[in-house]
Amino acid sequence: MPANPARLAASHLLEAVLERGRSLEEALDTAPAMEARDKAAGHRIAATVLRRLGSLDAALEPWLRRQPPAPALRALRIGAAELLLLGTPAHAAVSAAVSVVPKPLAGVVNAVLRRVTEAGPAVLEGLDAERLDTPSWLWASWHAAHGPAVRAIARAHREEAPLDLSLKPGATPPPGGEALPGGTLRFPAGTRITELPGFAEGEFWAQDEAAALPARLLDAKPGERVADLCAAPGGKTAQLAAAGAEVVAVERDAKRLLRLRENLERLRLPAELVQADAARWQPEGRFDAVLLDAPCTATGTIRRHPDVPHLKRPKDVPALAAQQKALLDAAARLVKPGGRLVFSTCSLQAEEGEAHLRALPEGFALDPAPGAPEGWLRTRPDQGMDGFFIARLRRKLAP
Ligand SMILES: C[S@@+](CC[C@H](N)C(=O)[O-])C[C@H]1O[C@@H](n2cnc3c(N)ncnc32)[C@H](O)[C@@H]1O
Repeated sequence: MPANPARLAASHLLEAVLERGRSLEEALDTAPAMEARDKAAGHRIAATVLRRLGSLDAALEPWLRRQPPAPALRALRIGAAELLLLGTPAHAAVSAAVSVVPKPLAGVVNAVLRRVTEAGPAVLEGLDAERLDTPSWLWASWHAAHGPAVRAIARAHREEAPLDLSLKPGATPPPGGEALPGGTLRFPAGTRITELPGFAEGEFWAQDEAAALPARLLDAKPGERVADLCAAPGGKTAQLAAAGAEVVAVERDAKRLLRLRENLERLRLPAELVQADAARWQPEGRFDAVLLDAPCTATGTIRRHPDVPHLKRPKDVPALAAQQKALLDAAARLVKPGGRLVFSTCSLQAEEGEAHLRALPEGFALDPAPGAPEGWLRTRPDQGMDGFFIARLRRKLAP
């Protein structure tokens, strides 16, 4: 039987993430050529396996005497996800999973998946899915930072996030979306942005409700000179440019800068683009306002990127927190006296968020604003949006 292309794609994606430590996005970009429909189906299966890996492994465990070879384990996880979570008819799920393993492994995959079929989704009942599907170091860190909400956070990670849009001022909203209070327009998970009317005309861009908050808190005014540091792919640059500010967007990575350029071209929004390390960038003159959306572990975006828990390691947190502090101090040097600085990370880790409040750049203070009465904000996925930490600071006027 020829290998089923969607399951082959799923297996390729799982191998890339779990065995080679590559991101799902990168693995999708470099996947072997195949029909778009098969690639999309493979992506959906792989994403389900990554979201529910601990639960699926616990469900398979009673029928495995020892750890099977890697290709068989991938096929078993794919088959179990389809049988227990995705509602694929049993015959199709088992035969498709068997089709992607080398012949000598077909017997074990077939036998185990038949057992899983007999047991059915009931095998998942009674498992502590939230804990099983969350690496223990992340669970402990979220428990320390967010208390009992850790369970609701883990539960939120089971579902794919909706598609949130930010609209250009005056744009006609595409039909069918739910308008959220801040102006975000929400569509169900799985909605393809490119198929919504107005996409090609540059009327809107994808941006999670929480990701829209940092630029809103910066509150850029028409004609203000604003720097957007760590800018690609450019959701926040677009907001600042749409507000009428004169934006300089700084991004270190050439490929990502190109994506930022393409996004702004589609949106027909102006900004000066600079390829530079924001920690060393030395422009002429200071800015009315600076936005720093710093690189981070991205543990606030797991609903959108289910590979994140499998790729990040505890040591990444302090390394990124130190980078963020260096970038924050560099960003602070660019702000005029009396000017604003907004710092954000899409992380649930306190070290990448609340801990930075203990060492604000010299000469800066928290600057309360509508929507952030204490001068900073924390959002979490169990509130229906990505997990962000955002602080709004103001440079004191010289005495
Ligand atoms: C969280 S993403 C930014 C998302 C972006 N602000 C948006 O709203 O679309 C972080 C970005 O920072 C870039 N980056 C990381 N370190 C940097 C540095 N030292 N200088 C400039 N850009 C950097 C990364 O390449 C990445 O594109």
